[in-house]
Amino acid sequence: MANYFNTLPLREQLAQLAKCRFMYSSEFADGVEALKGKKMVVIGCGAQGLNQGLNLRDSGLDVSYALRPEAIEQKRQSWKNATENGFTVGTYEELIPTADVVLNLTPDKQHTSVVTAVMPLMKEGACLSYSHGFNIVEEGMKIRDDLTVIMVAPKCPGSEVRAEYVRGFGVPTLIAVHEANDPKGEGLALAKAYAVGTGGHKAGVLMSSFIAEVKSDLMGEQTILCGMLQTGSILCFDKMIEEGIEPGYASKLIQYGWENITEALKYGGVTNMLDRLSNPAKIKAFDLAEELKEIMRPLYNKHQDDIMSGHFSHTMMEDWANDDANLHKWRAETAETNFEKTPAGDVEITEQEYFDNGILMVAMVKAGVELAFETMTAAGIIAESAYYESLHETPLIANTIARKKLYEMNATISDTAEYGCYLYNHACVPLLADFMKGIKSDVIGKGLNVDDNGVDNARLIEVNDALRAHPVEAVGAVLRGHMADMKKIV
Ligand SMILES: NC(=O)C1=CN([C@@H]2O[C@H](COP(=O)(O)OP(=O)(O)OC[C@H]3O[C@@H](n4cnc5c(N)ncnc54)[C@H](OP(=O)(O)O)[C@@H]3O)[C@@H](O)[C@H]2O)C=CC1
Ligand SMILES: CC[C@](O)(C(C)=O)C(=O)O
Ligand SMILES: [Mg+2]
Ligand SMILES: [Mg+2]
Repeated sequence: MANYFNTLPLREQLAQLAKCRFMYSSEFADGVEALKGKKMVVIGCGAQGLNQGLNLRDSGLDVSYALRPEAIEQKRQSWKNATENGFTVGTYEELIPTADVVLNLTPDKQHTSVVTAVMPLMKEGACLSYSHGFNIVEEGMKIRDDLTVIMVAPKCPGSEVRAEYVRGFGVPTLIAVHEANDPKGEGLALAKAYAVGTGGHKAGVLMSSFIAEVKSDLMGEQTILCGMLQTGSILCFDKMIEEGIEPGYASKLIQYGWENITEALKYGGVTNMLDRLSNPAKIKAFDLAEELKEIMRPLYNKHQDDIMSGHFSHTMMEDWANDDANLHKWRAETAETNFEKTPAGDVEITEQEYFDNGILMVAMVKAGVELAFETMTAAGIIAESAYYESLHETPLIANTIARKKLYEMNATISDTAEYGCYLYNHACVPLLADFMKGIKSDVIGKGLNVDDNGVDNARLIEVNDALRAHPVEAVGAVLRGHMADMKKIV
C-alpha cells in the first residue's frame, strides 16, 4: 500500500485539499431517515465508538458493537462500555454480516488489520465508515468495489461528542464520500444522516474530502489543539513555581484556566477573549502573542510540511511497527511533569481572575489559533475547516484538561493526536526557552501591577483593529452565526 495522497497529481491534490462546503440546515431536513431501520455495527467501543453510539441510539438508530474476541472474553473496558450501556455485543462473525453500515472506530494504527478482517464478512453493497481518513489517505487502503465508503469526522474528542449532544447541541463535523467507493451513489445521504444522528448538524457540517480532513485534522491536533496546550501548561506552571507562586494555585490556574479563557474564544473569537482583559493587559497579551507567533511560525510550517509530504505519517508508522515505543515513553514522561504531579489547590479563583492572572495563557492561545489557521489556509485548506480545527475545537480540548489535566486530554484524544502532540511539545519547549526567561509573574500568576488602567489611545485602537482584522475572526463570525443552539459551559 502506498500513501494515496502522494500518488495523486498536484492539481488533484490541490482540488481535494480545497474541497469543503458549509452545509445549510435545510440540507438536513431528512434527519436520520436514510439510516432508519438499517443495522449500524460499530467496531471498537472507545472514545469515539461509545459516544457516537450513544448519540446515534438516542437519535433512534439501531446500534450494536462488534469487538475482537479477546475484548469479549476478558471483559475489557470496551466490552464494559458497550454492555453497561445496554448495547448488544458480538464477534465480527456474529455481527458484521448483518450490518448495513460498519463504523470503524478503532485506533488508526489498527485500521489496516481491522478492515482487512471485516471486509470479507461485509454483505454486498454495505457501507464502511471512518471518523478519520488516515487509513485511506496516508496508507492507501483499498476497499472492495461494491462497498460504499464514507467519513463522518467529529471535530472534537469523543467525550465532548456526547456532552454537547446531551446539552442539546453538537460538534462541528466533516463528512466525505470516498469517490472510488460510491457504487450506489448513496454515500452522501448516509453520511448526512449519520451526522444528524450524532448531533453534528446543530454545530455545522462541512462536506469535504478524505484528504482535506486528514491534512487539517493532523495539523490542528499537533499544534494549537493539543501540542500548544501541553507546552503552555508545562511552561506556565514551571514559571509560576520559579516566581514563587503557591503550587496549588499555579496548578489550578492552568488546569481550569484553559477552559475558562477559551470559553470566551468559543463565543466571540480571539477578539472577545482579549476583550475580557483590562486595556493594559490586552495590549500586553497582544504583544506577547506577536512575539510568540514570530518564534513559533517556523515550527507550525514544519508540522504542516511534514503532514503534507507524508513524513509525519511515515515516522509515526515506524513507531507503530516498533510497538509504539516512543508514544509510551513520551506518555510516561508527561506523567512526570511538575504540572501533572501537582494537584490543584483548594483555592477560589473567579472566572475573571483566570484572565487577569493568565495573560500569558491568553497570548499562547491567540498565537496558536492564529498560526494554525494561517498555516492551514496557506497550505490550501479552506477557512471554515481551518476555523474548526483551530479556534472552535480548542475549548473542547481545554474541557478535557479541566477534568484531569494532560493525562485526561491525552487519554481522550486519538493515539495519532497524542503522538503528534508530543512531537510538537518536544520541539516547542526548547524553542520558547529564551522567551520564557523574560517572563515574570505579572503575566502568569499574579496579573499586571499597575496603578491605573490608562493606555495610549492610538495603541489601543491599533490593537483592537488588528484583532478584528485577522481572517479567523471573519470566518468565525459567520460560522458562529449558524450555532444558535450553542450552550454555555463555564
Ligand atoms: N479520540 C477522539 O476523540 C477522536 C478520534 N477520531 C478517530 O476515531 C477513531 C477511533 O479513535 P478513538 O476513539 O480515539 O479510539 P480508542 O483508542 O478510544 O478506542 C479504540 C477501540 O478500538 C478497540 N480496538 C483496539 N485495537 C483493536 C483491534 N486491533 N481490533 C479491534 N478493536 C480494537 C479497543 O477495544 P479493545 O482494545 O478492548 O478491543 C477500543 O474499544 C480513529 O480513527 C481516530 O482518529 C476522530 C476524532 C476524534
Ligand atoms: C484533537 C484531536 C482529534 O483530532 C480530535 C479529538 O478531534 C483526535 O484525533 O483525537
Ligand atoms: Mg480531530
Ligand atoms: Mg485526530
